Amino acid sequence: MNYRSLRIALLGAGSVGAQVARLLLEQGDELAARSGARLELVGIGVRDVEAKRDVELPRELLTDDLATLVAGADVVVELLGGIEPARSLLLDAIAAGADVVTANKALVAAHGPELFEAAEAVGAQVAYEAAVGGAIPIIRPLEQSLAGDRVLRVMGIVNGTTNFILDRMHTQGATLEEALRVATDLGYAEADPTADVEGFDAASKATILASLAFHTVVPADRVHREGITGVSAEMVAQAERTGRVLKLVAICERLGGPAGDRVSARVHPVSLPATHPLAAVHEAKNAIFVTAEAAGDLMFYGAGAGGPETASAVLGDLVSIARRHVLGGPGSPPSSHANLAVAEFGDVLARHELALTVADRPGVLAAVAGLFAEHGVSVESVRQDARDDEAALVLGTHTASEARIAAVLAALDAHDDVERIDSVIRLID
Ligand SMILES: NC(=O)c1ccc[n+]([C@@H]2O[C@H](COP(=O)([O-])OP(=O)(O)OC[C@H]3O[C@@H](n4cnc5c(N)ncnc54)[C@H](O)[C@@H]3O)[C@@H](O)[C@H]2O)c1
Ligand SMILES: N[C@@H](CCO)C(=O)O
Ligand code: NA
Repeated sequence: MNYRSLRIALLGAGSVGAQVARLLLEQGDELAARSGARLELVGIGVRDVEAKRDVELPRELLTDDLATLVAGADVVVELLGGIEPARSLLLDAIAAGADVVTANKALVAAHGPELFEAAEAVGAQVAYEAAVGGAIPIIRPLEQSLAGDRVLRVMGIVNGTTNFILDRMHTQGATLEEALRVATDLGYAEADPTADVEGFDAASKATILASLAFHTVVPADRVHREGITGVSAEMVAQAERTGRVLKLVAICERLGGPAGDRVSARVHPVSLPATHPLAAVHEAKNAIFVTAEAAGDLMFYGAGAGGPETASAVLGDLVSIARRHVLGGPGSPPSSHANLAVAEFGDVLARHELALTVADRPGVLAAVAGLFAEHGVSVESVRQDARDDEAALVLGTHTASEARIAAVLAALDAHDDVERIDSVIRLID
């Protein structure tokens, strides 16, 4: 069959890029039949054309002149990572009328509106299914399938590397460093794994999810972010003693308020009951719950990271772009018509569990409980273990605002009988 041809320029031949190249070359006929256009890989932009690679790629396709490669393409697939030169290359591609596909959540989170506006101006498409949840279809469901519903909440595990690390800390007693090394070898971690362990990657994904779910631009710097570097072996053991599991989650929700709805997006570790569905998400898998007004609860689960897995989402975007080329019609930049206010983190409500080491003297428990009462935080449970002249206290709170909890923590920190705050973790039922 004679298909029209689309010139595909691929930027980057790392974990994901090499797999995209392999699939385009191996499955050309099938992809053409599915999309109605031949996806012709015209070049692969790399740093060093002579470098040794795990996946063998045709030498004649490799080039280190990314700008020239972009200039001659109908579709540019960006799998370099980082902000520059990815941003400029994609803006150049769009300005020249090309559609673009990217897996780069850091870029979409920081410069999405700029890319979408540029694309809208020329009727081009920006597709980024791989940027959140790797292989899991989540961007298109939020953008299209749920376009007729009102999303209330999106919560999930969106970083494979940190899930892999926490899972190994629980199941194998591994340290963060050991587990990170394995995750990096498996191609899950970012080029700079600080992006994973400090929660930046999950925060970028939370920005994207919240923006799509609530039709609102949620700036990346308004996402509260805590990574997993503060999660100790003792916190893991403590969670296990009470039948719980620690996970890093992203939570995006619609909050009410006197001046109308607001949105909140945040990333932090939580403690979940071992029976919670997210507790069963192991290794580098991701899972995202979406709660919408009419649809109720939906759950999306699958491979959140990995070269071939992520390449699947990139190829899906390519096929959908090719179909539009065949059928015609405008691109569809995400909507930001609702433009809701972003809530202050202090207004967010959560239950907390605090582990403290206090002096083992009469009246200390009452004094500590008094600090919670003073700041309007109600204590739900208290456990105490004596150790020599110290006592270990674990206090669970009822739901309270983050601002009140922060005030309690400051007061505990300043109190003479509190030796130290060993850990603070938010609880999910
Ligand atoms: N690995 C995953 O599981 C995964 C999953 C989802 C999304 N992503 C995203 O996909 C993108 C690529 O990730 P990856 O894991 O393949 O990364 P990677 O580090 O394995 O590959 C990136 C490649 O791009 C090359 N590169 C970077 N800057 C370049 C430049 N200026 N010129 C030429 N080459 C350049 C690097 O040399 C490297 O080979 C990132 O945005 C990442 O966040 C990765
Ligand atoms: N480093 C990311 C890749 C997938 O986006 C992760 O571990 O989830
Ligand atoms: Na995805």
